Amino acid sequence: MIEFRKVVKKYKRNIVLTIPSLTLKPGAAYGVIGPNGAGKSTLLRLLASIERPSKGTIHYHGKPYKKVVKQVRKGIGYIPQEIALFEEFTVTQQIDFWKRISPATIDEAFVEEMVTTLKLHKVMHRRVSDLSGGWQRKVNLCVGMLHKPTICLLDEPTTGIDIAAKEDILYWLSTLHKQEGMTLVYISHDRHELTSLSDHFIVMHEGHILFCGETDMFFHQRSYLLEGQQSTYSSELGKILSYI
Ligand SMILES: Nc1ncnc2c1ncn2[C@@H]1O[C@H](COP(=O)(O)OP(=O)(O)OP(=O)(O)O)[C@@H](O)[C@H]1O
Repeated sequence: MIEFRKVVKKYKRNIVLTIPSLTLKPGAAYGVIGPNGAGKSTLLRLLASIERPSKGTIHYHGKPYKKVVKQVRKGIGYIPQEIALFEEFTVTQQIDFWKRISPATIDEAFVEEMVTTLKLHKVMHRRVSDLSGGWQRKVNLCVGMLHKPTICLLDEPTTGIDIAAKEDILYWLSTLHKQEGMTLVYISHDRHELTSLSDHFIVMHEGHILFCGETDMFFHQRSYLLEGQQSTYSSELGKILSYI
């Protein structure tokens, strides 16, 4: 379980995120939605412990992140939006490198299943720089999950890729969630992806969480959120809420 307690994130003097309280339940799949600049990626970077709150604390199974950094790094996988790979390495070299520096013992059967499900066998001997964006995204996902995390944070994992690659990624994430009970927190702007994978939504706007709860509850409360939208929120958010 992860808990935010009175968290504020500032860049210089600008407050970009204010989260008085937030609890992420183990085994849930959270789709994070909101307009550009709402704070979605910042939320994921804080969860991944890549960045620290300016105020407040984040707790991992009841303990502050800074006291359990190793457990956090072992338990959490973070797949950034940017491709974070060595371009000159082949896919095999890439995977071997990240396995060697992994903070956790590698479960080879898990890695093999991931490589197979993502169909990476087809490109194992090719250099990353020679792969299309879709393949690079799959490899990016694979290296971020090599240590078999229990919580996976994904920043727009399927943006800009073709339908076949997207379906492979969704199938893999859905398998992990349903069969292994992996907690997912992922940012997406894709309705199909959000409705097929999420059992919870986090709705963000201007650095605040407007809603965090089960998807059924979201659809039940959407009209109230939309009423609020007319008076206070931007129309951009209104469009996003109606689109899901
Ligand atoms: N490193 C940084 N330094 C300064 N400001 C930042 C930094 N990172 C993010 N911000 C600001 O924080 C706010 C939230 O940004 P963030 O990237 O988290 O939003 P987002 O919801 O993920 O947006 P998008 O959908 O466009 O990716 C924005 O105003 C952004 O300009």
